[in-house]
Amino acid sequence: MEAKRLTGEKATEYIKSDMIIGLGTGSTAYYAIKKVGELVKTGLKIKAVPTSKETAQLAAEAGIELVELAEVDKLDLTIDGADEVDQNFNLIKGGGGALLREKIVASATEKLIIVVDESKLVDYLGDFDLPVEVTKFSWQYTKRMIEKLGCTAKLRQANQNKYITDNDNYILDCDFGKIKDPAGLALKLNQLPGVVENGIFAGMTDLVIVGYKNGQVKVLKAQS
Ligand SMILES: O=C[C@H](O)[C@H](O)[C@H](O)COP(=O)(O)O
Repeated sequence: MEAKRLTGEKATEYIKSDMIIGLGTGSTAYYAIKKVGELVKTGLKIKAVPTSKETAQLAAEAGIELVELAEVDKLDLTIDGADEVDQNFNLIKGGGGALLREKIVASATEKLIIVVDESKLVDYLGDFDLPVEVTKFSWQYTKRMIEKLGCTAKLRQANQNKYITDNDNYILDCDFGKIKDPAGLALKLNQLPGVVENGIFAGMTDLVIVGYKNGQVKVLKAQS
C-alpha cells in the first residue's frame, strides 16, 4: 500500500501546468489521481483524459477537469499502473479490465509513466494471465483462435456473471506461460477476428517508477 502511494505520488512531479494528462486505472494510479487532485486545489492547471469510468469518477470527485480524447490532439503525459513490467519495459496491463482505453491513451501520449510496486517487476511477462478484450458476439470462437497461439484462456467473471468492460466487451485471461516475444504476440493476437485489444504494451513506456517496501522509490528510464 505504502509502496503504491509513494510511486503514484512521485509520478505527479512530472506534471506541469497547462498539460493535458492521461489518468490510468487501478490501485496504484489511484494515488497519483488523489495527488493530482490536491495539486489542482493548490493552483496546478491541467486537463485530464481518464482511462476508465472508475477513474473518471475518482478524478471528478478529486476536482480534476476532465476532457474527452476526441477534444485533444495529443496528451503530454500519462500515469498508469501495470500488472507486470519486464526488463525491457514491456508490460502486461488489464488486470482491472481497462486495457483498451489505457492502450489508446498510452498511444496518444508523448510520455508514458508507469507506476508499480516492486512485486510487478519480472524477467519475462506471463506469470500474470494476459487479459485480452474480445467481442461478446464471437467470444467462444475467438477463444479457440487465441488458444491455437499456445495458451489456455478463461472468460473473466465478476460476481458469478461474465465480466463486462467499459466498452461492453468480455475479457479472456490467457495463460501463455513465459512470453518470450511480447511485441510479436501482441501483433498476432490483434490480427484475430473478435480480438478488440490485448494487454501487452510493448515499446510504449518512457519511465517506470518503482516503489519498494522499505520506502525507497526508483525512477527507471527506458533505453532509447
Ligand atoms: O486494467 C487495469 C490496469 O491495467 C491497471 O493499471 C493494472 O491492472 C494495475 O493495477 P494495480 O495498480 O491495481 O495493480
